[in-house]
Amino acid sequence: MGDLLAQLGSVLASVMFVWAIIQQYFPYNIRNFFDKYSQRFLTFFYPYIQITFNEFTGERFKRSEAYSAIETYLGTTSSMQAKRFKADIIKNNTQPLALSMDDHEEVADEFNGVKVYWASGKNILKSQSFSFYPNTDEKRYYKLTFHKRHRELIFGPYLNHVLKEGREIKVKNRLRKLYTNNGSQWSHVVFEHPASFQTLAMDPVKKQEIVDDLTTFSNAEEFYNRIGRAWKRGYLLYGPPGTGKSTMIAAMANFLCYDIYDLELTAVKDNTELRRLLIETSSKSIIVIEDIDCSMDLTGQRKKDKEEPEESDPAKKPVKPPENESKASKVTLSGLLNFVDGLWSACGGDRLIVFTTNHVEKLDPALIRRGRMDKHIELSYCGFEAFRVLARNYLYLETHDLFEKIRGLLEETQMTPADVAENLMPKTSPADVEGCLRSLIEALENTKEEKRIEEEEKRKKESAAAVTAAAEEKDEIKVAKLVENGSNGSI
Ligand SMILES: Nc1ncnc2c1ncn2[C@@H]1O[C@H](COP(=O)(O)OP(=O)(O)OP(=O)(O)O)[C@@H](O)[C@H]1O
Repeated sequence: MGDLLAQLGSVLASVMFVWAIIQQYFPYNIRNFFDKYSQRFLTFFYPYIQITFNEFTGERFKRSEAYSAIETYLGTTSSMQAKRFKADIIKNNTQPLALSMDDHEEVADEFNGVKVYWASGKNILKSQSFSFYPNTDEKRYYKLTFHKRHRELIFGPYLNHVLKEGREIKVKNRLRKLYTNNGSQWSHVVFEHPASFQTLAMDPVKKQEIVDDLTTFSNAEEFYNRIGRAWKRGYLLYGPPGTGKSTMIAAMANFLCYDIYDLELTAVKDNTELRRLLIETSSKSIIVIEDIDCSMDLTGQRKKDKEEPEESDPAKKPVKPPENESKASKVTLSGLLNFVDGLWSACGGDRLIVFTTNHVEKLDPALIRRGRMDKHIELSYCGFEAFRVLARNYLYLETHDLFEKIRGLLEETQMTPADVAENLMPKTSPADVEGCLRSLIEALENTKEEKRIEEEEKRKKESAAAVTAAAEEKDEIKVAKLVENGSNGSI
């Protein structure tokens, strides 16, 4: 055995010596020729193609997006095959750990009946920089191997599928963030609102329509590319306070796994600052402007936009704002329109822009026209179906004898889901279901009574006004008669 090893060693040493001589003394052209034809010779007998995805490409410290997506994709695909994994905490509610294949593992994957092989590896390079400590650079990579007859399928649909799935899993696993702006700076906290479409109380048909719309939008990258439009969608949520506009935004973010950028428009100095904030938002996010009618004087602002005085006309020079107004937001309607659908709004990936308002009638039609705000959603007073969702959420209740009475009262009165929810909130443990329902009935009857009194007052006022008007009308008739008499020459 010892002899055999010694012989093998000397053969290897000879081969390396000959190779070193070739490297040293053979001209570059001959070496190149030799390399080229030896590769061709090998390819002839080796029908597989290999693609390497390095962890770092180009800029040394920028991690390759493709590598990262493949890592995530293989984390799920390899979970049934690989024996060694790397794990990382992702602090996600649904899944606490993200797994990825450890170095030097190999797994198979199948796509449209075609088998491919993925291997993970790493090269260890001695660091070039001087250091007192032994230093090494690790360069990780994934290698994909497949038969050359599947070249088209793998280069096109398969790799697209891997990257898309990888990115989607990554988005689902990440901690979502809630951003808000302090002037032109975004700061964020972890977004942990538990709202979902399941817990959102509203008409089920309308709700399903919104869920379908969001699903279609989030999968429509190719469609938006094909029709040449930026991949974004505007939602206008309107309705009285307490009908669930903010809750719906939270449900949307949880459903799509998007971040939320809650834009405080009044803290934005001007249009330039608004544009900067927009550029800094990431893809897969919802940009929200709540109570848009309170954030800026849209009608007044618009007038100002149109009537901007000519600088050359000294008489029309803008008056310097008073000291206390100089810090007020100078965002204009045209700035906001640019924000929604100007050139800058198309930078980055998919985004939802959501405006909420309690007074839709106050908004400038230009701001909410279709194309800008693609979907107008009215969140309204609590109907019976919405009540059933709340009863399920708050009291685990599917049906009850008192439901019919509540249905009748909800049809006759206007109560917001927030108020209904408040009455259904259990005050004891275990919950006194009937007590909660009766408390709701009482609140509904009170609201009904208040409404009746209010309407009666209104009716009384209207009839008093009609009497006064009639009296005035009588005078007018008298005056008209006098005038008529005058024209006839009697005065
Ligand atoms: N449709 C709903 N479904 C479930 N809960 C709701 C709904 N509407 C309101 N609520 C409850 O009422 C509270 C207030 O609702 P929310 O803040 O979403 O209303 P809003 O319409 O945004 O009000 P505002 O216009 O005052 O901002 C929420 O915390 C939620 O618990």
